[in-house]
Amino acid sequence: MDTKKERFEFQEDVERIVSPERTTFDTYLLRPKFLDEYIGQENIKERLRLAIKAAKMRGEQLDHILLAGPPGLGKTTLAGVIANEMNANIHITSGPVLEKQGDLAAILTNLERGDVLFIDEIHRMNRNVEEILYSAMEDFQIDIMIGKGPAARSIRVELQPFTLIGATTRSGLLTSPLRNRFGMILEMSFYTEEELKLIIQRAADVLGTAIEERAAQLIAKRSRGTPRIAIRLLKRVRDLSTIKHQRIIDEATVEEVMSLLGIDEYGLDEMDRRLLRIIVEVYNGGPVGLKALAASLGVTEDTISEVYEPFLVQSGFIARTARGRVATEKTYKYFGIQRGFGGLFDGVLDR
Ligand SMILES: Nc1ncnc2c1ncn2[C@@H]1O[C@H](COP(=O)(O)OP(=O)(O)OP(=O)(O)O)[C@@H](O)[C@H]1O
Repeated sequence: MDTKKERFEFQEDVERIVSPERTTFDTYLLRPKFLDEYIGQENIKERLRLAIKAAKMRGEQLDHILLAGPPGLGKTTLAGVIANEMNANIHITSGPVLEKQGDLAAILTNLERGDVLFIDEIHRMNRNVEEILYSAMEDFQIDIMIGKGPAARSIRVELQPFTLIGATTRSGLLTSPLRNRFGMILEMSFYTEEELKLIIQRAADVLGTAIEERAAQLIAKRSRGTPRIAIRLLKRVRDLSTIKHQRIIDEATVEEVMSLLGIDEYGLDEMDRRLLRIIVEVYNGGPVGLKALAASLGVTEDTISEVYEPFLVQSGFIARTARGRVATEKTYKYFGIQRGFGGLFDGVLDR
């Protein structure tokens, strides 16, 4: 493979069985390849630059890295960047796909010296599969059981030194033996509007679309601090702009698409509004437990806690308390509802 691009594509091809979703060419093009092109997450980039430089100077592989944060913040993208910076091949898989120890063992024994293994949703790995990761991460060896019953025996297989990059929506979801084996735990944060604006402008550039700065700003404001959402919105706006034969995307087109998609000025969509309304109207402002909220909304608890809630908490619409979730003053104002009396928040606020 002579170029990194070819290597990445080749890797995607051979790893298809272990990659639940194939990266489209569009996504590939849009993904930054190096740390300097990766926007935001400054502190994380600084720590990575240092670790990468040191590893290169020692001629060793990087320490294992855990990337934690809500979906769409660019964890997979960052894993690719790290591999590129290390000039290493990346193998991509995910926790739920690895059902048996043999699935993971097959991947581990195929790794070459210095390779990066990326496991998305690493907290959703089977416990017995997870167990073989411990010695793989610590000593670069695994013990595989051969046969069953009294004739079963275990053989030790040496592995090439590699770097594991795990991604999870929350580092607290990992068991402590697994978490302890990561040399770096990097907690990713939501992006600022300014950073998202840059990501949108960069993506528009790559897609060959012109966009007014104020239009990019408007999309950024409604992207919930999340690049994946920003890019998705940009693509929908680009669709309308194409149909309108626009030379450059303007604010009016952004506004039109947002109202079509039901996304308001805070970036909240219909589902967010339903969730907030349930807390305010059905549970009188809360506190309400995750289980009850999930049942009322008809989604899983994980969807609420990993997809909806982080942004609603961060932007001040919901507060997490010891007894459950409560709607904040901002939510009441948002709906233009007067909060009832009765000390809803008495002694429960625990921000
Ligand atoms: N920090 C960043 N700088 C520049 N572009 C970014 C950044 N993070 C994400 N992007 C862009 O946003 C797109 C959408 O992100 P994508 O859905 O690929 O995120 P991801 O890496 O899969 O997120 P995660 O693994 O955290 O769920 C990427 O293809 C990339 O173009």
